[in-house]
Amino acid sequence: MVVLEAHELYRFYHVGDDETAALRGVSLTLTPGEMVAIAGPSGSGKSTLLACLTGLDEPDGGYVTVGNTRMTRRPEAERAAIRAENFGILLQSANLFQHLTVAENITLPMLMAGTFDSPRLGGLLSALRLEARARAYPQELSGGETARAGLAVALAADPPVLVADEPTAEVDRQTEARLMLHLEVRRAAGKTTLLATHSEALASRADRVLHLRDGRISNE
Ligand SMILES: Nc1ncnc2c1ncn2[C@@H]1O[C@H](COP(=O)(O)OP(=O)(O)OP(=O)(O)O)[C@@H](O)[C@H]1O
Repeated sequence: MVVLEAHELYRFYHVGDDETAALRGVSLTLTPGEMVAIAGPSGSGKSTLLACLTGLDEPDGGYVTVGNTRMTRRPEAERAAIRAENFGILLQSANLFQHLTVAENITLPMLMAGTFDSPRLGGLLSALRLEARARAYPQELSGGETARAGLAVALAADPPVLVADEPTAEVDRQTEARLMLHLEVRRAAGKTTLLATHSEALASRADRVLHLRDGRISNE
């Protein structure tokens, strides 16, 4: 069974006369319970790939399917619905609503998925050391707290697929260890996780590491 498939993704950016080929024929498949890391130097296309996989960006060629549903080349509203049902997403741009508190931000994806669960909210706040900041607004958080709150939001609805770009870039080792525990629980429950990461510790826990270089996967 395949939860997420990318087939020959291409993405070009144009600035003036310059063309950057950010993705040049990337294909991958993810199965339930898999944890996959994407590694690659800065500019190799990791963020572009994650945005295309989650339907936040449209590839110029190729397509993405989520379960049996094609994500690519659909109106944004349809992509948003597929996204809400299937993905927890933490990209480099923060995923927090500024007018909601930390606890409210975490609650929102659960409400949207119809799975509000108060003990789960408490568990996420505690696992990510945010209990004392539950009533704070995003602009009152430090960089590390913002990163941890973003992770809690991405994990909130216990999504079939978690997609995270550098989830531990701004967290300390203790929080990284707690996140890994969460990821192990997800794996045991058959949930899929895709992470772009520079963390050796995190990549070493993955079932597979895909190496991205100049918009191509070099080992798959
Ligand atoms: N909006 C954009 N307009 C023009 N070029 C872009 C745009 N976004 C990304 N690029 C270019 O596309 C290439 C891939 O960028 P991308 O952000 O996907 O790489 P990355 O591997 O995520 O890098 P990093 O690790 O630094 O975040 C880079 O050469 C980048 O400069």
